[in-house]
Amino acid sequence: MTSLHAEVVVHRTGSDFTLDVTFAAHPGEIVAILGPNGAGKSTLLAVLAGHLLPSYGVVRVGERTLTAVREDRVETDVRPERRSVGLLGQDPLVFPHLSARQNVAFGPRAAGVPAAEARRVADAWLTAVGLDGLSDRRPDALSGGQRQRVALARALAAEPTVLLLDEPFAQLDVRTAAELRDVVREQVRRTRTATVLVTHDVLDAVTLADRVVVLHDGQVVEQGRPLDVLTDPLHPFTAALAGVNLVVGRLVAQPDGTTALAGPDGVLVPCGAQDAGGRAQVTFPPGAVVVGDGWPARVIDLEPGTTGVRVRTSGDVLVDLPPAQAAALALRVGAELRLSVPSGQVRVRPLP
Ligand SMILES: Nc1ncnc2c1ncn2[C@@H]1O[C@H](COP(=O)(O)OP(=O)(O)OP(=O)(O)O)[C@@H](O)[C@H]1O
Repeated sequence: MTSLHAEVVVHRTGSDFTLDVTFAAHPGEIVAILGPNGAGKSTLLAVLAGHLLPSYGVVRVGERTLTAVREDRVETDVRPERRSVGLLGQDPLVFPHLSARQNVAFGPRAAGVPAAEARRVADAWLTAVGLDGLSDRRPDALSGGQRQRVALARALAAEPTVLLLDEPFAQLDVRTAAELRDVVREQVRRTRTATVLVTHDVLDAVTLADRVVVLHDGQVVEQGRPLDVLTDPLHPFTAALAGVNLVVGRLVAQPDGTTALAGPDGVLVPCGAQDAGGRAQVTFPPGAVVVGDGWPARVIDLEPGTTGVRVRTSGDVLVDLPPAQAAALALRVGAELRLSVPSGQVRVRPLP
């Protein structure tokens, strides 16, 4: 029941990438690290797991320092296998020649637990992850989802103080992924393990994470509760992930005395009583956009939406329309529309 605290800078030689991150995960907390390709997610996990030495920084678990590099001097660098950090990746890391039980018993055995007791512990873990009765099977006689359960049981049976999950559900079908998310949530809560989950999948963030940390170009660009971050995203990556429109522009006075945000390609979004003159960003849901009056826009592409048709328009504004309305408008790529958003649906954030 210990917290993870990391404050690391990594300069990647051979590329001009720098990771500069401070973050923590508390006992029983699942922190999701989100970010586009190349944001630095794997680099961060590698540092936490002890596979990569940062250029500068500290990784601590409770009172124990796992990594400390200060002024180019390596003060502490605990070997990966001595960190008490468990790792579960996309590919289940299981020994092919050992049974499920032997795989899970491996950690306890390595820690000196007598064989009979380790077998008992392994069976209990296999039951906990839903593999009751399959203890004697070898990995090649298990499905991908079952192997991933064995890998999870194996990671947790070693009683790590920190669990690192690197896209652990990416290769599983939707149903198995959902089941395994439940297993992970339950076990992490029960064991109070501080957990870091690297993912591309917004579903992971929504269903599992207590907190999300969004990385972009090696920096934390926003963090908070999934609900808050996804409803009111600060960064274009998060907005895209949440399926919310985010437009950056200038605040301009309107003839009726209100203020609007003038974005790219003529996008004009009402901002109520803001002062004109500065820059701001606005967010609004695609379903809030009204077709009729408003700024002129062109249809860039059309795709199926969750409840109808999703239209991408010039200015990078997404519009969700019910099927009947899309049909009535005879929408096609290149069509000209006029769009508006009711001011009550817009969140405005002044920018410096
Ligand atoms: N061994 C390496 N040497 C030099 N640069 C590297 C090395 N590994 C990664 N990088 C660079 O570091 C940056 C961050 O990469 P990283 O793999 O951490 O990103 P990521 O967020 O995990 O991306 P993805 O979602 O694609 O896995 C990238 O610019 C990448 O090119």
